[in-house]
Amino acid sequence: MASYVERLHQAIQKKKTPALVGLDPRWDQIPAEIQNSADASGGTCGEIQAKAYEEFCLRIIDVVAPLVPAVKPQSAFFEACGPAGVIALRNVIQAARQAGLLVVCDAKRGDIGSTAQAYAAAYLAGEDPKSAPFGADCLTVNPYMGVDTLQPFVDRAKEVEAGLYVLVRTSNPGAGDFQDRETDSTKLFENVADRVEALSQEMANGNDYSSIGAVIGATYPKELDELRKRMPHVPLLVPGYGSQGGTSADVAGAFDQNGLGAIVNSSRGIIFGFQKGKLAEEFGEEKWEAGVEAATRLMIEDLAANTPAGNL
Ligand SMILES: O=C(O)c1cc(=O)[nH]c(=O)n1[C@@H]1O[C@H](COP(=O)(O)O)[C@@H](O)[C@H]1O
Repeated sequence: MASYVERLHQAIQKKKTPALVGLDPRWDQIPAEIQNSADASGGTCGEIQAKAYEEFCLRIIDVVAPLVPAVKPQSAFFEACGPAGVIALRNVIQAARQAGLLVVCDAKRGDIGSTAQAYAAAYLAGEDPKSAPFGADCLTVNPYMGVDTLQPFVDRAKEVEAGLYVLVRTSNPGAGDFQDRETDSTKLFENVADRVEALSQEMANGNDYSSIGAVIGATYPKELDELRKRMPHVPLLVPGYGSQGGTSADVAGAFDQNGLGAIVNSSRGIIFGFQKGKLAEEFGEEKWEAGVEAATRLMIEDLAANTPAGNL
């Protein structure tokens, strides 16, 4: 059985890109064709939206599966549809895995140990998608309740060869409110980084990287460069590229010289790329799938041209 990070790096090397497509469906932006067919099938508002989100995401998966190593469904949009949305999320995860993609489920979980254990069992399946109800390869987790709350996720990740991305330095404008607080000249997020590195190093067992990763926003390139050095065994998930303003130059410091060690997420910029600028003119809603493909290829080319991902 291969570990999450081994499977991830194999997939990155096969697809020759660290681009990660975020599946963040939003009703107002879903193509009318999909909205209408979901509407026609009836049901509650949540059921109709869930149906549309599932179809939209499955069609995106068909487009991006040959191009990228992984997708990141954002649980919040599915949860907002109620129970039908939760089933749609499960279906999207399973479809992505069947299409050969690795799946990072973005649910940012974290709680006292015994509760965290239940979250870990719900999401983390590792190599066998059937070994957990949601069946993801990997989960985003929030460590700010304390290291003990991470342990059940780490234990589960070890048991089923799954992965974690622990929030260290997030991409939002208010990231510094708490994360930048200093004690003994160490910022809170640096403290968290050190704890994540320690967990990761232990799990790496002599290998370059372990399956315990960290989230660092592309919107803080200086911190990203510093954290890459501070957490040498930690694979990174870098959100904030594209719609939040992060560029390929900003994320260049996330990689090792072989172009490994990080994946870069773009959600709106890819899945709704057909609604903006040149892609809107060239593709528009009528050819939205071709627009999604073009947006994905542009990101792949940008990362290859301006970061060590070009060495893949
Ligand atoms: O864990 C994440 O993925 C995440 C962490 C973070 O610090 N910032 C961040 O934007 N994200 C997620 O990454 C995605 C970014 O979406 P776009 O801004 O549309 O590319 C959303 O699903 C966010 O919830």
